[in-house]
Amino acid sequence: MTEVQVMDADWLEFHPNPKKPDFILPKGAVDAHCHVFGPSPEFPYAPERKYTPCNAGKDKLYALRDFLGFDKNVIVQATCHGKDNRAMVDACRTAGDKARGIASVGPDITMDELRDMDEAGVRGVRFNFVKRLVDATPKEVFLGIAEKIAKLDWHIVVYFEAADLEELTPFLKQLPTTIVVDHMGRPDVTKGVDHPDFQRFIQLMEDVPTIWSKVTCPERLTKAGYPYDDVVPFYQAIVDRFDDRVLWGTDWPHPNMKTHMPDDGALVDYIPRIARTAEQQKKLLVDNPMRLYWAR
Ligand SMILES: O=C(O)c1cc(C(=O)O)oc(=O)c1
Repeated sequence: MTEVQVMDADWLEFHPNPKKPDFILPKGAVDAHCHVFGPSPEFPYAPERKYTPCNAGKDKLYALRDFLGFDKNVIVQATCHGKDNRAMVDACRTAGDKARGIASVGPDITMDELRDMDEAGVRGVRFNFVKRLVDATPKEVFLGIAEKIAKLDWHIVVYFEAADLEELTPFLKQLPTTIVVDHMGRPDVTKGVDHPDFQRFIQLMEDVPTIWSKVTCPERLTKAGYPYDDVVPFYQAIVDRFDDRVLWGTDWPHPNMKTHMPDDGALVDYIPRIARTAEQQKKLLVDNPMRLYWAR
């Protein structure tokens, strides 16, 4: 029985006509967390995937970039493509210097394969710990990959949930590279900023100056719903303390959204609520991503 390419997605499709943002992005702004999905069958989805997305290819991503007023993208390998990085690498090659990538690789990845991806604009790998997205990977496998990618001066993007942080902390401290945490490590916003769980994340960033955080995905973290007022204090706590180690992104095409589909233009209008000064906005959207992804 051949794998039948399931085409109808399990979840909502990306917003078909986002609003033009009111917030004017600074010149050279970077959408530092987004994905491409397929299009299949050219770029098939991984058999081991835990969700089946709609097609959302590079052309639509770059049209959105231009419409919103971004200059560049960092394209993060999505779990629906597993360790087949071809769609992400193809999108990076198409955009040339306007895109960088984050790959998902296995323990047998070779330095030549990594260097090929580096030449296409890839600058890191993603370690995913979110159980609904991936099966567990042994820590020693991740450490072996970390050793290889450290040779290319790449960094490691990590995706975990707040409940996992205490157990993960010793492992994170073992990693030899800069670490970028997706979506603030997914705090439970009903527990408030002062709860020990979120304070543990802030303490980790205090203790380890090479740990960065994406201040992204209020639509995933909110319990109150749009306009996500309940998530604002969490972002402000991170941006106000660590304004030179934060990144922002749309998370387009928003995998696995079931409650609602955010308007990407409205997400851009959320930025001045979490980075409240022009200086913070420039660091978040330009200086920090340029330092981490476009140093070469
Ligand atoms: O929360 C999610 O479902 C999710 C999934 C993925 C992915 O499948 O790569 O990436 C994200 O940034 C967020």
